[in-house]
Amino acid sequence: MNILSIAGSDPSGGAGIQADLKAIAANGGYGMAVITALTAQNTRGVSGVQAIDGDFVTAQLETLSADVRIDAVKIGMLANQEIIGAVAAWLDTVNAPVVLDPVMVATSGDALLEDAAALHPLLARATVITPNTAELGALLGEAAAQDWELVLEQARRLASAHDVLVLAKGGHLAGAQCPDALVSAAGVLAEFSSPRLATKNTHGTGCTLSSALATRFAATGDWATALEQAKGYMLRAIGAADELQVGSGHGPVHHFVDFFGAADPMAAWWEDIAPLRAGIDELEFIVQLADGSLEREKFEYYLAQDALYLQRYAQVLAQASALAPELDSQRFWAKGAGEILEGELQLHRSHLVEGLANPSATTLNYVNHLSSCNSSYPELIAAILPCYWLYQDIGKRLAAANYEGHPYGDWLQTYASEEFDESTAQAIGMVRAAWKLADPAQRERMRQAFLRSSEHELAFFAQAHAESVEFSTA
Ligand SMILES: Nc1ncnc2c1ncn2[C@@H]1O[C@H](COP(=O)(O)OP(=O)(O)O)[C@@H](O)[C@H]1O
Ligand SMILES: Cc1ncc(COP(=O)(O)O)c(N)n1
Repeated sequence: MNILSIAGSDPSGGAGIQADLKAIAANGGYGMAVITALTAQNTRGVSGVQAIDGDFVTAQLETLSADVRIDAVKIGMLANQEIIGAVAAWLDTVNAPVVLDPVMVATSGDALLEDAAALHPLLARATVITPNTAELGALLGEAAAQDWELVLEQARRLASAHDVLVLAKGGHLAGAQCPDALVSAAGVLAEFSSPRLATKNTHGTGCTLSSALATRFAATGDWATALEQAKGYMLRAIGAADELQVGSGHGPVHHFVDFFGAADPMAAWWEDIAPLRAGIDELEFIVQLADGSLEREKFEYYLAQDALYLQRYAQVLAQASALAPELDSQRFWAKGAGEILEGELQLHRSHLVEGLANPSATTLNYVNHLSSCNSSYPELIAAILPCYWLYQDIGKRLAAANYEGHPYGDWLQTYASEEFDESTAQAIGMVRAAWKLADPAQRERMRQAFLRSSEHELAFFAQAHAESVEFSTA
């Protein structure tokens, strides 16, 4: 998909043409650029603007469109009326969806357009306009809205006045959420919200979002889908912004987060628990379970504790579903809870004389640890993860140890399930996604929750033999 950005240059690379080309590429498009203005700019502000002659903007546009198919256009900084006129006239000659980001001021507060009203002739030629709250107010000749209801109301009026779609953006409002909504004259068509991330590095967010939106629309042909994808990308790029060290003011977002973001934290966590994993493998209980020499009584003790554990674990998964920020994760954790209540516990009961046991101190310690994390979604799912991941890992070796006539053969069999592999991969993915959005203190709490649960897993497997275990992960 060939995506054209018509915008100004930001030498610091975080906004304008430079941001657009990065965002287009990161979203799978082929980026092209017609420059409307040079700015002298860094992360602290804009110290000069030199607009390109309108005629030369036209020359760039016509030369390009004479040769290249253009699948979508994104428009950013236009600087003055002459350039707006040149772009408007050229748009009449092309047939491509147009995302217009009505850039008026930089994040630093510097003016990038002489007069808001000058944009009016261009509005009806756009397919989607993406004003922030200040720009939305300015386009209507009103004050910037301070609450989301008024933003939506203003967006609807702007959409109606110019017969376009308006992407209303709540990034500048107060509150824990950053909602964005696609609004037509008839009202809200789609709305996506994300958590507000604590970072000052938001230089170029508007340029980046509008470029991602144009690119995703060219690929999908659907504005709501394009917005959902662009918003997800935006959140990841803002989430990784602090990994970059560019300038001392408002730094850029990490456009290539999906390609060159920090090393996978999940791999590091897995390494952190290497001693615990080795410890589990060496437990008498696991060794005997694998070779079949495990006493029936010890197996039943383990099963009884596991059943008691799983009842509480299902409640913890249901709680994770209740806390989860969006539909996919809500569904995933609720499904996990349901499967335990219907399937796993059934299997335990078939091996057990029911109602025999009370939870041991080891079992209680583990479930209490899980419960202690249950007011924070990221920490709770980090605490939940070892039960998936360690079981899947040990399960592979246990299933491989199975043989004809193994006394615990049907039990070992249950470990060799592709569905469980898939669920484990999904659980890891959900924890990774939550980690990306967490601040450093929360990330450390997540890691600790994961480590503690891994220790409880070791103690849990050890308890039937009352083996003493030493914890060594920091
Ligand atoms: N701190 C933040 N955390 C998460 N998303 C943000 C944050 N700041 C801006 N965004 C998102 O970045 C996008 C650009 O929005 P906004 O900042 O309102 O526009 P502009 O850059 O044009 O002023 C929106 O999707 C907005 O929700
Ligand atoms: C050349 C240029 N174009 C646009 C912006 C707006 O930046 P933001 O996306 O932060 O509003 C900018 N600072 N510089």
